[in-house]
Amino acid sequence: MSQSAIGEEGAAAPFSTSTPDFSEVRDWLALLKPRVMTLVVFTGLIGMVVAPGHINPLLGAVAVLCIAVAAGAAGAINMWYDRDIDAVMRRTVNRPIPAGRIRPEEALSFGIVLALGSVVVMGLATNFVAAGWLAGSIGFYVFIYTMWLKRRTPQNIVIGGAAGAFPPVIGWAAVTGGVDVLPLLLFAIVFAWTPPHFWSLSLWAHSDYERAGVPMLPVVAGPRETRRQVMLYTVGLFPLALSPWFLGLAGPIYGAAALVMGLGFLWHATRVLRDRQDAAGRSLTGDAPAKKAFRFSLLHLAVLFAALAADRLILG
Ligand code: HEM
Ligand SMILES: CC(C)=CCC/C(C)=C/CC/C(C)=C/COP(=O)(O)OP(=O)(O)O
Repeated sequence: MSQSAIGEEGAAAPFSTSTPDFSEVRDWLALLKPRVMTLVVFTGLIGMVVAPGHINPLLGAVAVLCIAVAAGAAGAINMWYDRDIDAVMRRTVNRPIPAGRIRPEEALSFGIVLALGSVVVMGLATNFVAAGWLAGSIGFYVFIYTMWLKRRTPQNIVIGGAAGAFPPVIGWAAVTGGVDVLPLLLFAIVFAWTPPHFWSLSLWAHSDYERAGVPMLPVVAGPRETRRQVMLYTVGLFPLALSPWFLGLAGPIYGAAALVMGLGFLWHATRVLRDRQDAAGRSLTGDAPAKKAFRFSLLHLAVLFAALAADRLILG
């Protein structure tokens, strides 16, 4: 899909030059994809909490802020690049760029300044290993996922999803200046979690992607195959999520959470697989099980990471 589909014609909308009011501030904040960012930042924070060693609380807070700003910056650059497809998807048409409330080049500059600022501040506040990982995750989301894979292959989120899996590694590195087995396992867990998280959503959002010409799995391989893939990744995620406990890197609170939430996710994936469908695999229930699985995916990851921190904070 060509970037010229909306290009600069967003400028037709009345851009204000007066003092920013609250709705303008809201638009700039919306560029940062703040809702998605919450869980990304939470996993980064927990990466810091469970890392051995000590970080000055103020510097720790700055590091978490840098992860938030970097994720937001990557989101703003993503919205700049994707402004043509965002303009044709119902879910995204009202975003500030396609709706004409922020000029594309302003969003791009905003994203670049925040991205550079977050990396430099992370380097100064913690160390250059954490700053390097942070720069890598911004680059991964912008260049590998957004600009390369998203419009080319249904495996876009499998590979591109790695961008969202870096924050626990970044948090850990901010404290220790290095990497270890636990943060790498946390990376792997978020990595394996992303396909069932997103493909559950894509089962009911596929008409948007179809209209925009984005080759998401349900568009290319159909809903039946997507349901199968949701199941496959959820099955793979189950032992992976338990592995920090098996390996003695996490305690019983985490082990219990991984067991219960893993079984819960498997139950939801089974419901998705067995949803009443027509011959093509399209849902006859309005994709209710897929919507529930998507919502559960958010709870699953949040509980897993909260349990990991609880183990460290309560049991030591
Ligand atoms: C390439 C990987 C991913 C893709 C394509 C993806 C896609 C999406 C989409 C399309 C939504 C719908 C809602 C929206 O537009 O805001 C969403 C929601 C969400 N995602 Fe993801 N996601 C990915 C990875 C992640 C990761 C790694 C996390 C966190 C660790 C995450 C956390 C969330 C959260 C918290 C929401 C709910 C936002 C809300 O309340 O509206 N996502 N995701
Ligand atoms: C620390 C750091 C830089 C993290 C960045 C990684 C990050 C925010 C990952 C989440 C991935 C995400 C929001 C995908 C949305 O896909 P999309 O862009 O295709 O969704 P859309 O259709 O809603 O635009």
